Amino acid sequence: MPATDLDTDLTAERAHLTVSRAALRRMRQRAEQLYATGDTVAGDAYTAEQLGRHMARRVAELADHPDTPLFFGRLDFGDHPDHRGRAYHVGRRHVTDDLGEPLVLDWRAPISRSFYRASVKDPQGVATRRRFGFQQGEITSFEDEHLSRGEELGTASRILTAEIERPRVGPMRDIVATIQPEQDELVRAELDASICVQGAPGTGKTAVGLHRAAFLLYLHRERLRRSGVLIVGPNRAFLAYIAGVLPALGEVEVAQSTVEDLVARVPVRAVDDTATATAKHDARMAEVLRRALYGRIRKPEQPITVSDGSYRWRLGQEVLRRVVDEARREGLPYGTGRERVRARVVSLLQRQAEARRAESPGDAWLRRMGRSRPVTEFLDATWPAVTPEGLVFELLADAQTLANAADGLLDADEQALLRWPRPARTAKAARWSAADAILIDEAAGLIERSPSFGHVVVDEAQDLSPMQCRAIARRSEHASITLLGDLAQGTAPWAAADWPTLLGHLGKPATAVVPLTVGFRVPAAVVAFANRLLPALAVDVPAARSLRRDGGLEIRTAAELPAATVAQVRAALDHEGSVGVIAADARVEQLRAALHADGIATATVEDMAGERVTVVPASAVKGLEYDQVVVVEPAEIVAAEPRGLHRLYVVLTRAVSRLTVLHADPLPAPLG
Ligand SMILES: Nc1ncnc2c1ncn2[C@@H]1O[C@H](COP(=O)(O)OP(=O)(O)OP(=O)(O)O)[C@@H](O)[C@H]1O
Repeated sequence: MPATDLDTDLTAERAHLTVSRAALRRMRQRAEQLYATGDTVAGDAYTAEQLGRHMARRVAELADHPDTPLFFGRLDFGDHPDHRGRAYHVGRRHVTDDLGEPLVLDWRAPISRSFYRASVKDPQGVATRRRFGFQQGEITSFEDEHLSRGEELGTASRILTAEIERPRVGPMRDIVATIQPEQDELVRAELDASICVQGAPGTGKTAVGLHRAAFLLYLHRERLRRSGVLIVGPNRAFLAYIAGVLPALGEVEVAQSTVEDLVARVPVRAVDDTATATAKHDARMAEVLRRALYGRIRKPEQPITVSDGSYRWRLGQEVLRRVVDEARREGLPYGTGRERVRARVVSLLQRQAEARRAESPGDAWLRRMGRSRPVTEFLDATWPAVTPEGLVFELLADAQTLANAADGLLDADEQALLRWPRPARTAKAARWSAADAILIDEAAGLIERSPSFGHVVVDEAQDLSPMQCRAIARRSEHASITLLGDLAQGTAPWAAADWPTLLGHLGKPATAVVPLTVGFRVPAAVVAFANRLLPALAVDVPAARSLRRDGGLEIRTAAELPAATVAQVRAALDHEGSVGVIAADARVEQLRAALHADGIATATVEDMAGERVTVVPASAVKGLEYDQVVVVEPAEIVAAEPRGLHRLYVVLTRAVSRLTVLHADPLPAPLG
């Protein structure tokens, strides 16, 4: 295109951006006015509240972020049955002019799909795809692909490359402008489709999960608002890191939680050793708990007699046995089963009363009989009420209860691991561990059914234990799930060896496993270095290729690690972007102190705002990334935990542009 045309086009596009921004402002003003007058137009308090919530969300959705472009692409349709000759700008949300004509289409709208998927082979009616380059929210360039003339850039796009190589600052950003076709296919999968994504580090798994949540909320807003969307992440630092992505996409109502917070019914005040924790996280514990619970049910041993003040009613032992047996056979949650028995007993009493009086007793009578002492005593004897905490407490505190429930499932050594050496006197006084909290959640799920979300996204899923999977399964019983992970990054003692087993525990055994193999984070040289560890990790994962040819790797020996770290960080600060210093947990304080002594301020993973340098314990670095990474003493990271090599693999794959490895001890064998 001649330069003058280019200039004219750029001017026209900038004008379109100005017009679109002004239109968005007016949309927001209208929403704010509606929000302000909502109380007066709503008929009642409930409607006013609903309307208020809706409008508040709408106002939040319409916020313009001056640094993020309102649109990032444009589609010019050629020969298309519905859009022949039309052009659309594609952006983060719909913007319409005062007549309702679209100025910008939401990236999730059906037509926008072609922006991500059209190719020379399958142009989908698109003649030209345009991508915009931005700086501080202003258009600085654009790049056209004339698909109708056989031009296609794919991953050679200059704008895509610039976006991928842009220095990272602070929390994670959205990738709407540059979602790749293989990612888009996952993002736009149907709501009822569960998917499991196996992807090497930096292939965009987290990005895909978050964009999928935003996509599903757009397409199924009402349905999902009622049931909710849940994102499960490995720790709070990770959740803080991703917290801004969905709001930037206009989605402000998504629950984000760790598994620990999801099951936090009791305060966690104790730590199990690895062997005990592993035993508690084992899938067999579900059956042990089920047996312990249902083992409390007793056969009725005597008849019951209930008086209503005028008459005495009697139910024989045989009848009662049948009632209990039938309720058991129905397979209801335990608590519901108990209430079912109560209801059956009352209805038998009611039938006797009807036969004698030739009229049906009223509701008050039925309630009184249901709560009467003989009925309650009968229930307590045959189907006793139990709390989740009470059930787990008895199992861990009482050797006989455990032996009965675990018979044939856990051997004596395993039972010994589970038993508390010095049990508390009551469940209330118990000092629960994180693994106990999972058992309590399992017990709660056996007693009452938990409500299901509409869709659940689980990140770093390779680290879920069977019992954690079950906790998620209970919350996604009527939902589809998006499972994201990498078997090579499994660091938990119970980390998955394959996906089908994990999917079985999640109650979605038929879910397809889809690989992502193009890496957007880690430079090729760093990937090649980290991949030397793969053969030692004993997992079968497809190899990934990095899109990044830039970046670098440096391996240095240093006798004085703190001083060498300070020097490396100083050098890194001469470049743009964030700096992450990653070391074994036990070394973190020493490095932080050395940096502070040299006048370098540092952030923590929980609070990334402000400082460019973060010192990160290896145990907390999963899912995070930094432009420049300094890894200190790999051998120490490996030695710190049983799956230390997997941890090192995670640590080495956090760098966006440069990785420096500092070591005094020899490097772990596969790297040496
Ligand atoms: N299509 C894309 N365009 C631009 N950047 C992308 C794209 N896909 C991923 N990225 C970027 O690559 C980086 C890695 O993405 P992400 O964290 O989602 O990967 P991951 O597979 O979850 O990695 P890990 O396994 O290490 O947790 C992020 O900075 C993300 O924004």
